[in-house]
Amino acid sequence: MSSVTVSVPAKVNLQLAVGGVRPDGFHELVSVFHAVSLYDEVTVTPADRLAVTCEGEGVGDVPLDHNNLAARAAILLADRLGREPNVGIHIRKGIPVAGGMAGGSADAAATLLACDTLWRGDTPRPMLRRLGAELGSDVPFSDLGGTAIGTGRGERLASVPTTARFHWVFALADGGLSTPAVYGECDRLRASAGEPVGPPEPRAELIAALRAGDAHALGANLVNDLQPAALSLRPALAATLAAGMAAGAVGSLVSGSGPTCAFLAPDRETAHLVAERLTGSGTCRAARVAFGAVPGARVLPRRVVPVERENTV
Ligand SMILES: C[C@@](CO)(OP(=O)(O)O)[C@H](O)COP(=O)(O)OP(=O)(O)OC[C@H]1O[C@@H](n2ccc(N)nc2=O)[C@H](O)[C@@H]1O
Ligand SMILES: Nc1ncnc2c1ncn2[C@@H]1O[C@H](COP(=O)(O)OP(=O)(O)O)[C@@H](O)[C@H]1O
Repeated sequence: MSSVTVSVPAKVNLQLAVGGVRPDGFHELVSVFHAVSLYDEVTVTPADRLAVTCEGEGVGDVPLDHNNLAARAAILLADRLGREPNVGIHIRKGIPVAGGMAGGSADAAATLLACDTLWRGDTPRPMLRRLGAELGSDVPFSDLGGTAIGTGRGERLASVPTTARFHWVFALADGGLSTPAVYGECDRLRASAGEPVGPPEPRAELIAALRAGDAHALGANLVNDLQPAALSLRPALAATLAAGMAAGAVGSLVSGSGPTCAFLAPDRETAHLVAERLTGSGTCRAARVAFGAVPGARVLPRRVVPVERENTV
């Protein structure tokens, strides 16, 4: 086999309920993950040694050494399979970098699947997800896709089957936000407010809206406990959220740890209108239209490169 390409989606958290800090330093979560149609593509090719290359927007902020989550995924799987991680990993970024849409986790999940296919590891998908959880809390969901409730630190997943298609607009910001810094700011804000922190609970109205395919009800129930922290670190996001709602969205929230802002539209046409108005508002770097839920990581069929016919007379 010469190379394997895996396509993997971004995520938005429709609900991110953040509980207290656990002894291991992670927060107890209820996260309603939703996979959306912004994709990274990861191609792995046999090579003399492990190397990472990357193309697309924001690649200047993606490490190309062992800190890249895709490289760490290849090393972890190779170790489990008792072999050397000798592959070239090429990442085509379509997921905003450090945007709260799990781009690095997506690349880790994609690399696990791509390398396992290339190396004929035949590792069952639930086992790949367990390996993924060793790399990051969001990695198992990038493999699973669809809509799912994540508990624990976000890595224990239960799918929420839905049939409706939801239309989204994502307002991209200049520069990223660090996930640990946003969790830290959340703790700081809670401590200074003296708020008691209860156990995180799924919002029943949100799950019912998802099952009913009701965009208006879903929009009214989007909630992210990290949003005050993201707004505290990046106050300009308040204007972005207001601009998207004024443009016709039926719900909005900061995506995960931010700074990407997510807007739910009632239909596809309105999504395009909201994106156009957001772009014109000057409150974001760019806007992208997407839909959800979409499946998780999947191997793409091999591209057939047309061979030029020789002129044999
Ligand atoms: C906030 C979320 C929401 O889905 O994602 P992003 O929006 O950043 O993509 C996740 O919780 C991020 O998941 P992920 O990016 O995989 O985080 P990890 O590598 O596991 O952890 C990075 C750091 O985030 C903090 N962290 C993460 C998960 C969690 N349940 N509690 C935490 O406190 C810790 O400081 C940890 O050291
Ligand atoms: N393959 C990767 N793609 C993007 N970022 C990566 C990757 N591997 C490691 N990183 C690091 O992870 C950080 C968080 O990036 P990303 O996963 O895109 O955002 P978020 O955690 O906000 O969803 C980046 O700033 C970068 O330093």
